[in-house]
Amino acid sequence: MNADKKNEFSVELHEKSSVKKVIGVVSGKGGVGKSLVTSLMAVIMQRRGHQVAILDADITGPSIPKSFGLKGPAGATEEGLLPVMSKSGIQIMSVNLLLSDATDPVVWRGPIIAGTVKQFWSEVIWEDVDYMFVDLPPGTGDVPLTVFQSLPLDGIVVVASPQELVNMVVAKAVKMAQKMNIPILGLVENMSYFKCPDCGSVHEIFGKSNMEAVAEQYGVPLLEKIPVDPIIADLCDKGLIEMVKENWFEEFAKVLEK
Ligand SMILES: Nc1ncnc2c1ncn2[C@@H]1O[C@H](COP(=O)(O)OP(=O)(O)OP(=O)(O)O)[C@@H](O)[C@H]1O
Repeated sequence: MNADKKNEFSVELHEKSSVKKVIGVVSGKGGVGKSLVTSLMAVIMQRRGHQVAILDADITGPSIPKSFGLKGPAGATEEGLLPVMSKSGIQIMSVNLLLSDATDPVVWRGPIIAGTVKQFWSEVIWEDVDYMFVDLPPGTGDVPLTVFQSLPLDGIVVVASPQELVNMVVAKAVKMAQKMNIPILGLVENMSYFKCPDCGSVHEIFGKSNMEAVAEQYGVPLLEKIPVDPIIADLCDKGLIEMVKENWFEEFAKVLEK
């Protein structure tokens, strides 16, 4: 861990792990596609030849294993937990890979949940990871705060949908990140529009986007606008997100590589 990112809450990475860059993915509320964005970013970095990992810090609503079609249990050695490998080789750790039944609810209190996220950092053996994406729970509660304080985040990406009060969501994320000295790498608008597969016309079904204006207001780039696409929903449902045809976040990938 970089010395400059350490603070009194920092937890050490497992001694056998190596993680070069850590990017958090946050949203103001649930269901806006934060896990989808996390998955798509991991997929593009993997396609570009990097070693990639996803730490699913959304302990009570984990959806990463499902979109990659992964089931537990994750392996373990005496030294630590082993992430589960996706079909294309992305290392993934999620509470759903540790439960004996993925439909079991996680009925834990905040400190236990926050402790689990820390363990995913310190007790999982992450092998030679170039880019780790952390799927945070929505909002600015206990667990996002733990991740912000305990993990050496290089930056965060904020995901919102057009029907949200985007300005407020982004303002909260920007202020939280500023308090913690973590750069905001950019904004993503998910469910931005629907493109008719027959005639190609574009419909902003959740209302007109003001994401460009918000991005400009806060001086952060708008990384991508992702449409509502039944194919995306289907791929997530079937655990085949790695088969997504489009190279979403390719331009962002190039920026990250620099
Ligand atoms: N652009 C999209 N087109 C079609 N379906 C989408 C799109 N984005 C997300 N979905 C679907 O919406 C559901 C919620 O997405 P996702 O799990 O990524 O949201 P989330 O913000 O991570 O939610 P939570 O934080 O509550 O877990 C999923 O079933 C996903 O497949």
